[in-house]
Amino acid sequence: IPTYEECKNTAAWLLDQQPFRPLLGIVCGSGLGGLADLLKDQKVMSYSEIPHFPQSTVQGHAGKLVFGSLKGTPCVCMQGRFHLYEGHHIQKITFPMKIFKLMGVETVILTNAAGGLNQEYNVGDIMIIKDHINLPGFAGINPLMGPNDERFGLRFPAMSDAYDRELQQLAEKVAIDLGYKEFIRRGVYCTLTGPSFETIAECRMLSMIGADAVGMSTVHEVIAARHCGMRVFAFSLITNQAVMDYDTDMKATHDEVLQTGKDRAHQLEALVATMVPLIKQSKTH
Ligand SMILES: O=P(O)(O)O[C@H]1O[C@H](CO)[C@@H](O)[C@H]1O
Ligand SMILES: Nc1nc2[nH]cnc2c(=O)[nH]1
Repeated sequence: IPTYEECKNTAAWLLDQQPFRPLLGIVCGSGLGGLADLLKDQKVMSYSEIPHFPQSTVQGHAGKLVFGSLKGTPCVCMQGRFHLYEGHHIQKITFPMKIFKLMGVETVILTNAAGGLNQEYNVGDIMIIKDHINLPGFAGINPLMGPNDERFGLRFPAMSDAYDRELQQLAEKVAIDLGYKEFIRRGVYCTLTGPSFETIAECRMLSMIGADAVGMSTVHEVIAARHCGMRVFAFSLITNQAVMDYDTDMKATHDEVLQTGKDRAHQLEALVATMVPLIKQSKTH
């Protein structure tokens, strides 16, 4: 478990290596690493060279931290995130959020690939996350378990306002302006630990409890980001349809997940590139 001092060291080391003082952090979901290409004047670092940083082990997650400028906003982008099923400690999964905070990041945009549970959703839809269900949290898996470090945040942070409503509205407006009305959605994301995909009965249950999409990430990062006071915006790319019926041969595969990411890369990049300059930061740059 990284200590506060280790977090400080990593943040200081990163600021030392490159000229950017990022105000915005981006996390790329499976197959969505192309978002990093939006950054100009890039300075790229491999996770393996960054002190205390975990390594990426999943296909579609390059394992690089990219600094750069997006239409004038200094950004840091994680090309590759960490998942519980890789065997990382939950506080290693959220470690980069603390590093973002200590480097001065104010707003985080998280993306993921997810299975669509809502029957009205199609593969390729972009779902603005309005809320989440931390299902592993019901069984005692929460990134804030253990001693609380007040330097990051409160012992008991609220999560009813986890997903910034202004940013949700902004994203929806931008999406409509870009002509994405047919495939932009707003819904609830549920995380499971994975790595096995859901059974049919599990998908039916998740749909009944109010989830619109299911994945294996994001929620723990969001909890940590909110704990230390960063604004959060997140969206899911619906990369596959969750299987809800017994009379079909359909099944989830990581290949389909990556392929849908490729097919929608252009629209996702346009959405983020258009949104970012419209996000107000409290600091000037
Ligand atoms: O959530 P991201 O990192 O986008 O990845 C999603 O895609 C992978 C499964 O195909 C899982 O890792 C799931 O969490
Ligand atoms: N748990 C889960 N994660 C995903 N990531 C992409 N698609 C899926 C899915 O159907 N289920």
